[in-house]
Amino acid sequence: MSTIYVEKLEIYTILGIKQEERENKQKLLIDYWIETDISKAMLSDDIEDCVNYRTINKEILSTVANSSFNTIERLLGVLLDIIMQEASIEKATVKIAKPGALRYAKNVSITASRER
Ligand SMILES: Nc1nc2c(c(=O)[nH]1)N=C([C@H](O)[C@H](O)COP(=O)(O)OP(=O)(O)OP(=O)(O)O)CN2
Repeated sequence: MSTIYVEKLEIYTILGIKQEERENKQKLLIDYWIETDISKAMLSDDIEDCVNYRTINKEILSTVANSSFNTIERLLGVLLDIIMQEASIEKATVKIAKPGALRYAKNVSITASRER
C-alpha cells in the first residue's frame, strides 16, 4: 500500500457555531492521506491506473467552498464520503484545521479516518 498526501489545502468557507463564523468565511487548512495500491501504475505509467488526486482535489475544493456546516466533524464526514467513492482507495484520513478559531490557541484541528 502507498500513500498520496495532499498538504495544507487552503480554502475559505463558512464553518462554525458562533455568530461571527456563520456570517464570515474563515480559512481552513485541510490535509488528506489516501492509501491505495500503486503497483500496477508503477509499471504502466498510465493515469487510468492511478487514483487521480487532481479529480479528488477539485471535488474537495468545490464542496468545501460551497458548504456552510456548523461543525468540523460534519465536514470531515462529507470529505471522507467523497474520497472513499473511488473503489481503489483502501483508506483515507482527513485533517481539518481552523487556525485562529480558538481563543489563545494558534490552531485547532480534528483528524478522522475511514477504511474499507
Ligand atoms: N468538537 C467540536 N467542537 C467545537 C467546534 C467543532 O467544530 N467541533 N466548533 C466550535 C466553534 O465553531 C469554534 O471553532 C470555536 O468557538 P469557541 O469555542 O467559541 O472558541 P473561542 O475560543 O472563541 O471561545 P470564547 O468563549 O468565545 O472565548 C467550538 N467547538
